[in-house]
Amino acid sequence: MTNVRVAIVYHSGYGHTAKQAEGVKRGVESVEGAEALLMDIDEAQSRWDDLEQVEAIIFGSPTYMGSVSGPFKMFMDATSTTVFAKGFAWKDKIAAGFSNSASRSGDKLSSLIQIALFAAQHGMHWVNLGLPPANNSSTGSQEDLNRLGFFLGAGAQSNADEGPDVAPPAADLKTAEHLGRRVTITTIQFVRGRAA
Ligand SMILES: Cc1cc2nc3c(=O)[nH]c(=O)nc-3n(C[C@H](O)[C@H](O)[C@H](O)COP(=O)(O)O)c2cc1C
Repeated sequence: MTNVRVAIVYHSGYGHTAKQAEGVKRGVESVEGAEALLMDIDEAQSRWDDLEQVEAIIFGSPTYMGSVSGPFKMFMDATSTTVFAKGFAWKDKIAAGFSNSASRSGDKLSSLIQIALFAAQHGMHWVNLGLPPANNSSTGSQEDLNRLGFFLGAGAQSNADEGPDVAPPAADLKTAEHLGRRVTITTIQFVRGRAA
């Protein structure tokens, strides 16, 4: 059986969301029979053919001013002529999303909703995070997976005065890994089901 291919397409202005994307990649690669294609939005816009071949795409953007970043939106808009107008080329691929910002909320949910809607416009099937919200009780901690309590996708938080060498913290990188793994397992089930 051929490998399932999962692309991770992200923007990162200062390197923090790139760390989250690398976490997602580790999660994809933790599943036997899966291959990860990690690319930033600049590279992605020179690899439309590769993106047409993958079974799943996981999109990631930092949250800037309560929204996906400007460069990520440029990428989204570029898909209108390169993917959408080319005959709904991403229809029935699996999709998921992640976002990173300085504040614990930081309005990352807005970015995740934007990405989910973008995936829906392409006829893709959205996979959520699939983790209970954590760090919300007297026994919870900052070390918990999904410490930021997102459902729609993976959230990460990077202190504004820390570089990507230390931020986002390990719990958020593990949460990103979880998303990559979950999407990949779902994709394998989906592809095998379609073949049956
Ligand atoms: C233009 C701009 C707008 C930002 N807006 C937000 C915001 O709305 N919420 C937030 O929590 N952080 C905000 N931040 C902080 C970034 O989300 C944070 O620094 C993040 O780690 C940057 O990720 P990156 O290094 O991948 O670009 C903003 C940063 C910039 C540069």
